[in-house]
Amino acid sequence: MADEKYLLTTENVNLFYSGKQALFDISLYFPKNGITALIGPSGSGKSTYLRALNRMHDLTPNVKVEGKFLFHGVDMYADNVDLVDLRKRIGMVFQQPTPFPFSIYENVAFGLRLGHKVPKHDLNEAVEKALRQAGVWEEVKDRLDMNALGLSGGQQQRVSVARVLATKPDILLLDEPTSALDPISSRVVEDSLLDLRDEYCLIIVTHNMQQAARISQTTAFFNDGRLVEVGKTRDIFLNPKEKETQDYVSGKFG
Ligand SMILES: Nc1ncnc2c1ncn2[C@@H]1O[C@H](COP(=O)(O)OP(=O)(O)OP(=O)(O)O)[C@@H](O)[C@H]1O
Repeated sequence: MADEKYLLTTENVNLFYSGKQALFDISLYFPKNGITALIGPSGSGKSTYLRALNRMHDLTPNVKVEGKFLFHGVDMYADNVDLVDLRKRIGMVFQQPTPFPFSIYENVAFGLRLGHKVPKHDLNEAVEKALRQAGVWEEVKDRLDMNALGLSGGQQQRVSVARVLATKPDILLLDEPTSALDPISSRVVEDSLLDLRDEYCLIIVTHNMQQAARISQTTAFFNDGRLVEVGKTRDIFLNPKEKETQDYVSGKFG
């Protein structure tokens, strides 16, 4: 049951693309901190569900979202919710690093400047803090004026994480954040995520089961738009309750 120990609760979520149902009765709860991995074969609904968590589908015509979404106990889908504010508090990092063609500094400061006039000193502090938290400060501190597009893929992705962190979110949604990176850069990004898990609620869609096993405490397995099983990551991988989960984690399909 949902209660105050959870920062975000979602109950009985159904989602339809032009009338075609893509999510079926999903109920999942997220605590204030820690990493939850959403795993499952291609097309199982992981990204669709993730995008519902910061109302990204509002931007797409013909998508209908049903169910109860409470963030800090408040209905996230109420008409009076300020979407810019919601997306600052529930930030999203995408598969491809998404730096703007500006300096590293401006990339991170971007979200902070939205709708606010922030004193330069505060901005400098916030940019440094976010880059430190994202684990990329030491690599970029002497070249903050450099175009962020000149960084490596892994660095760009950590700058993307910093940009989201700068707005002081409670939740980071990560949609396959390392799938476009080489294995070494992926591990560096994973290490940065691990450093964040005590302070933030992270929800990560990943195809990479080793990654889910390495970094998450909780794993939810999706198949055909349904939540098959959710539990401690160890149990999902080593001792799943459902045969479908067992078959997926042992590589029989997917
Ligand atoms: N914009 C869209 N319009 C219509 N159908 C969509 C749209 N996005 C996703 N779908 C459908 O919804 C279902 C779930 O897709 P989704 O991308 O959420 O799965 P996924 O598990 O994240 O897959 P992948 O791992 O390949 O990204 C699929 O059948 C997909 O074809």
